[in-house]
Order: sequence, then C-alpha cells, then structure tokens
Amino acid sequence: MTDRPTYTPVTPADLIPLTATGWTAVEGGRALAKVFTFRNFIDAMGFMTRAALWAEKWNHHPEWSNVYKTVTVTLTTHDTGGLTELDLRLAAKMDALYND
Ligand SMILES: C[C@H](O)[C@H](O)[C@H]1CNC2=NC(N)=NC(=O)C2=N1
Repeated sequence: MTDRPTYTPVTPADLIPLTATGWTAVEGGRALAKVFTFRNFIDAMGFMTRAALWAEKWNHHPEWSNVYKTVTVTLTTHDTGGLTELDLRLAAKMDALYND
C-alpha cells in the first residue's frame, strides 16, 4: 500500500526548514542536494537501505552516490522537472533517519 502525496509544487518558504539542516537548492531551484557523512561505510549503507525502503514506499527515488562513509543525495521530481512535496518529504525522512 503506497502513501503517495500529489505533485504539490514547492514555494521558496517551504525550503527554509530544509536549508536549515544542510540541504541546498541546486539546478536553478529544481533540485535539493545534501552530503551526509557517517562514522563508517556500514553506517552509510544502513542509511541508504533505510532510505531506499521509504523511497520505494513513496515511489519517489533519490539520485545518490556513496563513497566510503559519505552519501551524496540529489532530490528532484523527474515527472515534473522540479521540486515537489515528495522531495521535501523524502528530504525530511532522510534527515530523521540520519539523526536516528
Ligand atoms: C513510473 C514511476 O512511477 C515514476 O517514474 C516515478 C518513479 N520514481 C520517481 N522518482 C523521482 N525522484 N521522480 C519521479 O518523477 C519519479 N517517478
């Protein structure tokens, strides 16, 4: 059972809580990016595995890469070519998982 929000567009004000936690608007405001740094590779993999389960549940998938203990994430909504509520939701979930 998916719990998928609609493609609600994002206003600049919506981004303020996320920029406060280290997310940066990139690609002319059409994407959000953040680098997560972990204690080690296994913690980075654990984060990616947990985040992947939410991404699949919400059918909204990150562009991301891992190098040792860092995970570099870009979020955008490919179907609309910009940021939507789904990106904000996944960004907030990644922050919560990171702080767990
Ligand atoms: C067909 C499928 O539902 C779509 O391609 C989904 C899959 N995951 C997605 N992920 C992201 N980030 N953006 C999308 O537009 C998107 N669309």
